[in-house]
Amino acid sequence: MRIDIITIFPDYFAPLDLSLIGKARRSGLIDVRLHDLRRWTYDRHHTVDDTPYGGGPGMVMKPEPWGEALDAVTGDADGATPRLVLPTPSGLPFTQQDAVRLAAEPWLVFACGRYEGIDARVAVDAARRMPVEELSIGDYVLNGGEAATLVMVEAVSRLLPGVLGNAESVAQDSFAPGMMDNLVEGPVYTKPAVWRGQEVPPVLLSGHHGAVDRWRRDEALRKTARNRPDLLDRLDPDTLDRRDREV
Ligand SMILES: N#Cc1c(-c2ccc3ccn(Cc4ccccn4)c3c2)n[nH]c1N
Repeated sequence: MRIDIITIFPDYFAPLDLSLIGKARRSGLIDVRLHDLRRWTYDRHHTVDDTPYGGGPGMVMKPEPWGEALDAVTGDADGATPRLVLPTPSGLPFTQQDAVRLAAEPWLVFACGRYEGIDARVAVDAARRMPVEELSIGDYVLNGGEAATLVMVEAVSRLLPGVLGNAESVAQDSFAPGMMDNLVEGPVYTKPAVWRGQEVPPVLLSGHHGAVDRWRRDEALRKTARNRPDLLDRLDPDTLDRRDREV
C-alpha cells in the first residue's frame, strides 16, 4: 500500500518510523511518503492560511497550495487514482469497519488540515478526480488532522498482511468484525502467576481450553456491559446463550 500524507508538520509523523509500521516501511510492505504543504507556496513567508470569508475567529487554509499539492502528489502514478481521506471534526465517524475497508485500498492520501480547516472548495475540486471522504476519529476537538491521520494510518496499516507478526491478534481484536460478537476484549495476563499479591485467574492456568474460552467470553461480556453497553444492543439475541444473559 502507498500512503501519502500532506501536512505543514511532517515531523509529526516520526512515529511512523518506529515499531511494526516502521519495520513494514523498511521491508517495503507500506510506502509512506510525507509532503510539506509549504512546498507549494511561493511567497516569502510560505503562507498557507488566510482570514475566513464571512468573518469569524481563526484562519482558514488557502485552497491554492492544497490544489497544487494534490495535483502533484496524485498526478505522478501512471494514471492510478488514490482515495483522499480528509480528517475533520465534522467527518463521518472512523470505525474498525472503515479501517478494514481502507486497508483494501492500494493508495491512500491523507490531507492534514490546521487552523479552522481547509477551504471547502479543495474537497470539491479533488472529488472531480478521485474518491474523497471526510472522517473523524472521535467527538473531541484536536488542533489539526495530523493526530487523526496517525491514528487512521496505524489502524489501517496493522491490518495489512505481514505487518503484525501474529495474524491471530488481528482477528481477536476488539471491534474486529464478527469476532467475539463485537464485544470489547476482557483482561489479559502474563507471568508471573502472582504479582503484588494478585493471582492470575486460575482458569487461565488450568489448560482447559473450553473453560478458558468461556471465561474470556464472560469477561468480554462483563467489560462490554460496563464500558460499552451500546455495543450490547448490536448483539444478535440468538448468539447470546442462557449463561451469557446471566453475566
Ligand atoms: N479527524 C479529526 C478531528 C479533528 C480535526 C481534524 C482536522 C483538523 C483541521 C483543523 N482542525 C482544528 C479545528 C478545530 C475546530 C474546528 C475545526 N477544525 C482539525 C481538527 N478534531 N477532532 C477530530 N476527531
